[in-house]
Amino acid sequence: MDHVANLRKHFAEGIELRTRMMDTLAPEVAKAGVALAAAIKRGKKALACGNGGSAADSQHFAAEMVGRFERERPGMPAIALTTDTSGLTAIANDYGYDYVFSKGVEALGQEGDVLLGISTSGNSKSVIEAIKAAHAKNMTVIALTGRDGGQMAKMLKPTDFHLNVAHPRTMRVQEVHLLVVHCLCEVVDNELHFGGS
Ligand SMILES: O=C(CO)[C@@H](O)[C@H](O)[C@H](O)[C@H](O)COP(=O)(O)O
Ligand SMILES: [Zn+2]
Repeated sequence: MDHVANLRKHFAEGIELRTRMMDTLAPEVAKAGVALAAAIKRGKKALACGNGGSAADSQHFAAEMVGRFERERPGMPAIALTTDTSGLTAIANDYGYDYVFSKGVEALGQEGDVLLGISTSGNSKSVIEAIKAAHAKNMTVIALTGRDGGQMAKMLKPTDFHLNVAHPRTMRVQEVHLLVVHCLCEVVDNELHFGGS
């Protein structure tokens, strides 16, 4: 197999997707980032969840919020609901895997907080239950989805934010999700004026 020719197709597909998403997604990410920053300014926090690669994205987001992104600044309150193996295994064992994140939202979420729910299919039950729990707490949801947005697209409120990467391949969607996570951090830093324009 010609690996290089094959891999060049991945690069090209990624470039095509980013170029295609730039016009449609950047304005929506900007709006979601402004809302996230406004919540932080009001003393609220962000919770994040997702499965597999999206669990990694949730942790990446929380790490950059709590630690820092590109600039020195105070830490921002954000928690990835994907990291506590004792809690996750107990909830999965006692209630079922679908509730691993919703129990965390019920326990930690407060009115006005933001839930970043990440799923490339938009159909992961655990993320869907987390969104239901967030709505029950009057939290704002930022849904990061792929393909056609799946079930998550249908359950969002007008006050939520749907950031959809319309592509059929999970890995391509994930690659843009990470870009979106970084863009959200960038908007938060700029909105809170940590040395930005
Ligand atoms: O990273 C990958 C594939 O690139 C996988 O780990 C992937 O995240 C897992 O299959 C997830 O369970 C997929 O869930 P979702 O994105 O549809 O919610
Ligand atoms: Zn992956």
